[in-house]
Amino acid sequence: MQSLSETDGLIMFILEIYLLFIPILGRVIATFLCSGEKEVDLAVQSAKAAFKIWRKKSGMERSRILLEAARIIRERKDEIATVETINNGKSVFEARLDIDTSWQCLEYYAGLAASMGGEHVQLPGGSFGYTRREPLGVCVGIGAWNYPFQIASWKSAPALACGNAMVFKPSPFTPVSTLLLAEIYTEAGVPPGLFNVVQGGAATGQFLCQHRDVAKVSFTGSVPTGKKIMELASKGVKPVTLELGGKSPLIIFSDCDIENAVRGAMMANFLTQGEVCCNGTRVFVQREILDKFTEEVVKQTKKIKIGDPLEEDTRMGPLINRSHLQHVLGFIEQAKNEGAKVLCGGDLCVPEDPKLKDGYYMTPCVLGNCKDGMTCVKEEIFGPVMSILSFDTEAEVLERANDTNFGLAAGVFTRDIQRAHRVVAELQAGVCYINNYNVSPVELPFGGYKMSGFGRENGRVTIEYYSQLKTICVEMGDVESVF
Ligand SMILES: NC(=O)c1ccc[n+]([C@@H]2O[C@H](COP(=O)([O-])OP(=O)(O)OC[C@H]3O[C@@H](n4cnc5c(N)ncnc54)[C@H](O)[C@@H]3O)[C@@H](O)[C@H]2O)c1
Ligand SMILES: O=CCc1c[nH]cn1
Repeated sequence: MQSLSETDGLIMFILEIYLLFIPILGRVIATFLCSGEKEVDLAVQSAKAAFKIWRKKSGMERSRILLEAARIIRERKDEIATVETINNGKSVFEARLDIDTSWQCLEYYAGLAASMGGEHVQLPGGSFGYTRREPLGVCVGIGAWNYPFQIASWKSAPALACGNAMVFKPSPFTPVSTLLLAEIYTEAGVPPGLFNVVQGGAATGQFLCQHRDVAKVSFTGSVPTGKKIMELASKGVKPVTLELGGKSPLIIFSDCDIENAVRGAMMANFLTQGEVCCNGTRVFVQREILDKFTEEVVKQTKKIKIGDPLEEDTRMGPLINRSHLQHVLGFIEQAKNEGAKVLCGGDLCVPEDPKLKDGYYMTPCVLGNCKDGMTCVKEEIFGPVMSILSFDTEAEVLERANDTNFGLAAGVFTRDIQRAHRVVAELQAGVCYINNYNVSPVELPFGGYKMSGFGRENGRVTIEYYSQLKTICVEMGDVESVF
């Protein structure tokens, strides 16, 4: 909850006060002031000063500092994961996995930092040209609340490896853990101000996007906000990376290993309380195995332990806040009204522990009898709600899977290797999984097609999104003027 609307859109100096609720207890644990235009400018100016030092360092020097930051994250993993759990509500078990992919991302880009280079091209008469890969300057990162530390790491690691500075704004719902990342970069030896954190909501984000000294904006969040960011950035002709929402299909063919497919569907729907952009929430199951698959998925979903996410064996904590919980429950009501059948869950949950009574808990839900036109099948719910649909043929399911404006991810379960590759080649999605779901190795690019965004995070290609190419043309002879 917050004191002013996230979408108020005031373009003027304002100071909002946010109340920081923790999802586990549904209680305020802190208040903080948002960065206004002045604070945003201070952050950008200090990043700009740090950039002047950082850009001069060699790739090896930058690499060493990123490796040291990765080492500190590893060393402080349990502490950071605990903060993330308090921040977001996800189970501490999962939060530790997020922290792992965070330090792995820093290590990965540390490994690439020293090998970024251009090419040398021979031209007639002994002349030649060469290219230099140069940083962009001060980059802005704006994050969503579902993976706060990981999103900040996935953006800052390639940005810093390429020689940029970054000013990062986390979601006002999860402002805390990103501060630990800033502390760690400083301890590892980056110049002061190279990675700055500003706090706030829509207004703070807007100040960042329209600041004249900002060279690039990398955004993770919803489609409506992504459109606004693109519009703001276009005024300054700033490049943007947009990592937006999804409504991804997961296709289960009858020849699959059914136990693996069930595990895959659980991974595709219930991590982080279902608040995951790439979730495979439209689960298409071939009719021959529909009953068997559904029965097993329902059985496994009922077993998920909900409760205090700081306990080791909890696998589902509270949703991010009360209004989001109501929003998700609203989708389930609407699904029932539209003819879907609740096969399990979908209710408010009050854990036995009395201290959790005001937290934002619900039981994970499986919806059966879903049809393509239903709201629960068309819209991103961003909660623990799986919709099961049946299909008969490969051609039919491909048509239906692609019939969406989103295109973030997709999955296929089958033992037929030719079918698997044929199907993923036709799926309109930036990330496709064969016989697994929701694994995100940092070596592989991550990002969407269609309205799920553009640009990529992770993988070698992301270097191109945080750098620019300079061409130098060298004449070895005399100038041949046409005049
Ligand atoms: N593709 C991905 O990698 C990815 C990852 C995580 C989440 N998401 C998506 O994020 C959404 C959930 O996150 P959310 O509710 O935090 O999204 P959101 O769009 O409401 O907010 C995201 C961030 O943008 C800021 N913001 C809001 N309005 C702004 C404006 N006008 N100008 C600048 N900044 C502004 C917010 O304060 C927040 O930091 C879901 O749609 C989810 O799919 C995508
Ligand atoms: O929520 C979507 C997946 C993800 C995790 N970290 C960044 N994106």
